[in-house]
Amino acid sequence: MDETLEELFAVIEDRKETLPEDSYTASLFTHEKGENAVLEKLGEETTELVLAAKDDDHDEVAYEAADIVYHLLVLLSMKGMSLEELEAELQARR
Ligand SMILES: N=c1c2ncn([C@@H]3O[C@H](COP(=O)(O)OP(=O)(O)OP(=O)(O)O)[C@@H](O)[C@H]3O)c2ncn1[C@@H]1O[C@H](COP(=O)(O)O)[C@@H](O)[C@H]1O
Repeated sequence: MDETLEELFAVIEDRKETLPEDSYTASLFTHEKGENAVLEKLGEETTELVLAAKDDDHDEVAYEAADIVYHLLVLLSMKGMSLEELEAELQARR
């Protein structure tokens, strides 16, 4: 899981740097309201996650959780944060 997150974060950082035209991630970094779009997505997906959990729909919970994790990592990158900062906070709680 750690490795998957690291790889995904590295891809996000790469898209931020190289801004390929066909990249959804790059579009979030180049769009004027990119940060608002990410925050809106996180809000929507959280609601969808809650509904999926209420339905006990495991596939849908996994799908919405993955959407949230992806957009959360994009947000960290937008804020110029590293994955280590999130890891340090989680470690501090152990
Ligand atoms: N994990 C993701 C990821 N999750 C979601 N999305 C995109 O986020 C957008 C919004 O997702 P939603 O599921 O909310 O969109 P939706 O289809 O309207 O669904 P609902 O709102 O109806 O649930 C869609 O365009 C998805 O393709 C993602 N886009 C990219 N990634 C990762 O980022 C990598 C780089 O992607 P590009 O930047 O596109 O090259 C990919 O290889 C993936 O690993």
